[in-house]
Amino acid sequence: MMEKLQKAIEAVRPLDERAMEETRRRLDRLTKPPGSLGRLEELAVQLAGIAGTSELAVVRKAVVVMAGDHGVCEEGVSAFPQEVTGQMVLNFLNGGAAINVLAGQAGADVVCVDMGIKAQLKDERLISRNVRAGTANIVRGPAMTREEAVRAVEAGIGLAEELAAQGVGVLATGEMGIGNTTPSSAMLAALCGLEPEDVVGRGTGVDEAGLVRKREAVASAIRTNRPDSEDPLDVIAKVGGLEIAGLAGLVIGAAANRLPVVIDGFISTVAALVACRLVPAAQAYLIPSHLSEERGHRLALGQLGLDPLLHLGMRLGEGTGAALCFPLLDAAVQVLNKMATFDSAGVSES
Ligand SMILES: Cc1cc2ncn([C@H]3O[C@H](COP(=O)(O)O)[C@@H](O)[C@H]3O)c2cc1C
Ligand SMILES: O=C(O)c1cccnc1
Repeated sequence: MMEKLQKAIEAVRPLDERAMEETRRRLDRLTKPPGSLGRLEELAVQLAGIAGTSELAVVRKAVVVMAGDHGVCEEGVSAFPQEVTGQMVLNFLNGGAAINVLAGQAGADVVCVDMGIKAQLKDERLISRNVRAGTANIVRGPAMTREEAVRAVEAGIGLAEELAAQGVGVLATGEMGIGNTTPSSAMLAALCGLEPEDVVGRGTGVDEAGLVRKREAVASAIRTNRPDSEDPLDVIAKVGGLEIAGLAGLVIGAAANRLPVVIDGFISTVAALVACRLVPAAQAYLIPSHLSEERGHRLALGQLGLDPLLHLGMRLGEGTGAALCFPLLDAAVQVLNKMATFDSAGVSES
């Protein structure tokens, strides 16, 4: 056990400094004041560092939407019933969800993965990596065993590997799991030693009483399970979720295969955080997308040193904020490839 995870951890390399320096030099020769394209220039540099070359191309994109169910739903922590998880997975497969529309706008594929939903969906379009039919209630005990946590993380690593082998050049994280803002908050609190008040938000839109129940659920999940903040797999197993574990694996797998990975909202960012606790070098492969309205997202991003590209007041998940950033990556690549230089255009330099 853990061989796949260990191998992936060892495969994550730092970014290529030479490719990044060459890209900075090229950007400064283009017909614009140095640095004037801001974050777009930083993106071009990061993409070059990841690709290991300043010769960048527009690449195939995929949003990986991982789904799982959560035993903690029985504590009344979501505004929606648990069966919505499986119902939304069907909606993804049929192309009717927000992520289908936004990924479509960006020309990206939506890859839907069952990491551990309760409903038994027989559909060949759904990738089944079901580790167990939902987590146990974290208020009462561990979400899953350590073995199950490792299996879920390794499934994510395997998927990143497969997508890379299929020629996908950039991944985005997405998730679906009614109740999953609660384990995400518990993981963030456990990993960073934060108070429930700072990390618990309204998720799908719980009322004041729901917010109180969520804080209490997070506090008692940590009290009951005592996750070890120094052991990311222990945090996943005790207070995590199957789709969150899968996404942590996807992030590690992306970095191990030198693919950039665009990180969506709160849940995805917590998955990225736990991935970077396992492999700090994976941080350089992350592209933050947007700042979610979910309380705690800003804190989670701060823990990773990430500054989100977009502020759209969104709080959906599914990978929607990440998909919206795909055109920005293409734009960064095309600036580098298509703009004239001061020399070629005969423009005077400062
Ligand atoms: C129809 C619907 C579509 C969604 N798509 C993403 N989420 C989002 O809401 C859930 C997390 O919020 P909470 O912890 O409050 O349950 C996750 O499934 C997340 O992806 C949705 C939620 C609903 C109801
Ligand atoms: O930030 C997110 O990803 C999010 C916020 C609320 C509900 N679901 C997801």
